[in-house]
Amino acid sequence: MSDRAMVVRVRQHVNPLSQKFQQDIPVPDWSRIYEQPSQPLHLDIGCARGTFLLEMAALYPEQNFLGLEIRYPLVVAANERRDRQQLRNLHYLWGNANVHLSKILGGLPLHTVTIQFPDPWFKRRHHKRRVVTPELVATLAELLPAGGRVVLQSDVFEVAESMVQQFRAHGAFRSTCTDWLPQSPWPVATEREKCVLNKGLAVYRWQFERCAV
Ligand SMILES: C[S@@+](CC[C@H](N)C(=O)[O-])C[C@H]1O[C@@H](n2cnc3c(N)ncnc32)[C@H](O)[C@@H]1O
Repeated sequence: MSDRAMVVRVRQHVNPLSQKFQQDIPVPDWSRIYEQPSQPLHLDIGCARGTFLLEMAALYPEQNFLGLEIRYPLVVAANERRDRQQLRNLHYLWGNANVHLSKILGGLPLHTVTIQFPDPWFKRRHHKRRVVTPELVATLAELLPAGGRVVLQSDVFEVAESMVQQFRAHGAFRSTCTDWLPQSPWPVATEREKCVLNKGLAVYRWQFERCAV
């Protein structure tokens, strides 16, 4: 079946604070997932259908890629696409970035984290559902080694600014840029990014590096 025919219909947003997304999740045996588990890992938080990582994994076989997504049907469909392309350096996992990161990443050589076009949750009373929180930043500071990278992107200025402020507020991260990046650091655009760029809208991007302790 073609990828076009495999379009998976899912709810547009889910509430990451709801009880069902706090439960424990099974974490795979990474040595059975990745052909070379010791390769540096790029984690994409909120990968949706996973197209960005599918293309990145084919371009960079010397890295491993992990897409974390809270909407289960998208994860199943993304892993099916990965299997059809026979990529052994890519996996998609169902989980909540605000709950499961430490459990998922224990033992994996995390090097790069992308948080791209996260759900904006515009209403003030919903801001607490946004994926970037001080706790998420602190968890990433623990999991990333010195020199590890965090790339943030959003088309919503307020969301981009809030993400940048939270990473800036944590002493473990330093900006590698002094202004919004004019271009993506990646040769591949995300699904949302393509949509935004096609409409001629702006994208706000920033990059951080994990400092040495
Ligand atoms: C607007 S989409 C952007 C998808 C993709 N990064 C892109 O740029 O095209 C945000 C994604 O993050 C997922 N998401 C939201 N909160 C999450 C959480 N706490 N943990 C994991 N994924 C989450 C959503 O289900 C959604 O697929």
